[in-house]
Amino acid sequence: MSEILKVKNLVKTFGGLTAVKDLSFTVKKGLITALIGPNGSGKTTTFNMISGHLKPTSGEIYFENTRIDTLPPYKIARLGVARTFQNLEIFGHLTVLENVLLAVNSRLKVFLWESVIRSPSFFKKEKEAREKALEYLRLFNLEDWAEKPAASLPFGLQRYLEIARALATCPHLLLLDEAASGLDAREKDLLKERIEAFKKEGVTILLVEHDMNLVMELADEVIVLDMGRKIAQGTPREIQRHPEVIAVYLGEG
Ligand SMILES: Nc1ncnc2c1ncn2[C@@H]1O[C@H](COP(=O)(O)OP(=O)(O)OP(=O)(O)O)[C@@H](O)[C@H]1O
Repeated sequence: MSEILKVKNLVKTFGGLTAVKDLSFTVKKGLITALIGPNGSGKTTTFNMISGHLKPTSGEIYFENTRIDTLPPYKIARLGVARTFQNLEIFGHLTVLENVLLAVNSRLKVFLWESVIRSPSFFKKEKEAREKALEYLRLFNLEDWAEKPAASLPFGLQRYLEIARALATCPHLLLLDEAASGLDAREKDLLKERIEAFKKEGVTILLVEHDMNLVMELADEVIVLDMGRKIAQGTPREIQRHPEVIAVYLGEG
């Protein structure tokens, strides 16, 4: 199975603190990989380096064989990497639909001059984009909220909106940072169902997750970090039996 993401000897220091220590791993195309570990083990820092929001102190990251650790976030996004954030980053003052339209438009390449002169191609693209955006909202039962400000959505639905927006860029790799955090049991069920559906459609998923039930049910592969180091990588069953992983999680409790 081919690799879509390769992380090589990644290091990130913040002043005197080394948050990520010589981290290497690969993510296989078409699978769901989970990055787990106790609080402060370096998961979000690793995500931020993959999406370009943080520059590594050293090491290399390759996405579909292109080196990306030197690129800014928008170029990495353009290559096909989309992400969500632990602390949601939606545009609260825009409507729910507009949030997703932004992502769709960036893909359909609606040019400014087209919207200024209101050319026939603009109206055609606008209609197409609206229909597409509504399709993404329907995935999470958000269509009735389309014209409401995103900030007015209940928390769980804001999480869904962020995922719908990420998906609207048609990513090859989707990074989900604690997507289940703050969701109730029913919301988690829909999230799980959707993630499984994205996988079937060929999207590779890398998720940071604290909900171990979700990780064990969804993930094909699990990577475990502790204090910035990778201590294990394997199937959920292998990880559950791994002595170092057991020691870390027992120590946490
Ligand atoms: N911008 C920053 N400046 C200084 N230290 C940071 C910064 N970002 C993260 N850290 C530190 O780096 C370490 C790893 O943090 P990180 O957020 O990556 O961990 P995490 O595994 O995602 O934790 P959590 O599960 O709590 O979200 C922590 O000690 C954190 O305090």
